[in-house]
Amino acid sequence: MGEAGGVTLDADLRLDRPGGFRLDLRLRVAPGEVVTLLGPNGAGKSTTLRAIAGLAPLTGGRISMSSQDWDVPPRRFTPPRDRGVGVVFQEYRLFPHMSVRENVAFGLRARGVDRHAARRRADEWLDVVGLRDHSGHRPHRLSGGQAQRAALARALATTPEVLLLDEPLAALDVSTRARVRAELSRHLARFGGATLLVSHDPLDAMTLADRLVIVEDGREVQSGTPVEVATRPRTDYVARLVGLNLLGGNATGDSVDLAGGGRLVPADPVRGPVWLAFPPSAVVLHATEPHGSARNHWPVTVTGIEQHGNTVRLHLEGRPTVLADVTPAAVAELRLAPGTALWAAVKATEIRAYPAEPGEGGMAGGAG
Ligand SMILES: Nc1ncnc2c1ncn2[C@@H]1O[C@H](COP(=O)(O)OP(=O)(O)OP(=O)(O)O)[C@@H](O)[C@H]1O
Repeated sequence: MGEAGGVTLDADLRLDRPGGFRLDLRLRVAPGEVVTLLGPNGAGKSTTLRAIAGLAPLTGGRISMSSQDWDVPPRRFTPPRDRGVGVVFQEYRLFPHMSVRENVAFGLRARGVDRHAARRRADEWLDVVGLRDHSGHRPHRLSGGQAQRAALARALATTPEVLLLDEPLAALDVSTRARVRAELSRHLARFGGATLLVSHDPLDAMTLADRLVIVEDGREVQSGTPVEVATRPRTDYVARLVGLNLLGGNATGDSVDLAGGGRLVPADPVRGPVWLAFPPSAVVLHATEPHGSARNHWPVTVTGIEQHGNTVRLHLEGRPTVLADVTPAAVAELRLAPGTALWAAVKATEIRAYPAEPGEGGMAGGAG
């Protein structure tokens, strides 16, 4: 189900909004690839999704799916219902007066699938997302995580070539978010089409994306794998936003053996393959080996120093290699320079740990 392989989304998006905003963005998303658009408020992320869905016509450029043109102004415009696009909107926008099953069947019915077949397909998708028991319920009876799954099932039921997700986890509370993120990641891995996801949460972006495209003021400022972008930020916004140490490893007992070497202990109990994430600001530096309660400390060497606004970002090589944000005062106090040997420490409570899917080890090693 949901296989749509072989089709690449190729978009050269030019869109002028009244009021002066201009989108000018080139995007290619391969089948099976998850691209996350990351950017500040007003950067043009939602406009990008709306343009691809056919909800905001381009003023220039082109949107093509393989050989088929969807939008080539002023020559051609394919209306939304004729594009192979599934959309999961922010807040999910489930129809409140319909049952969960009717919601999932809606896109199929709109495309002319008969009632019986649409219900059957909807039920199959509700099985996939684990909501079969809720198929007769109205959406208001669903939890946030369940509503997210229903919206995903609704989008995938039409077998789209392109899946668009606008802040798919933003409506969830922190405790549900990690679980739903892992579920979503699993569903996206199975989806054979092109996925374009919008987020301004670095953790969602880093963990769900194969590739990040950072957008500021309607333009791409940087793109690359999450690790590439995190380790080599090219703007202050990117540095602040995606500045996240992300380390893959395997949990045994209460500690995690990191794929790139070294060992860390998160506060949360974990088992098996995991990701550990913590911001560079959580890394504390010591001139000599710290004693006391800090379980996570290890020797590092400064290999890079970059000023970003009021903070200084350090590249610290060790086991693990991490990024640390410190104040200019700390740089002076510790006499930091490339080659300086130090001790890095991170509190267990600063480390977010969450299960990794088997085979995700490609990103392991994190900031390196
Ligand atoms: N219908 C519209 N008409 C005119 N201008 C619009 C319209 N929709 C959005 N804009 C403008 O286009 C720009 C990009 O908005 P967009 O919603 O795409 O940004 P975004 O990156 O999704 O931001 P956010 O993270 O806040 O959702 C903004 O300056 C916005 O004010």
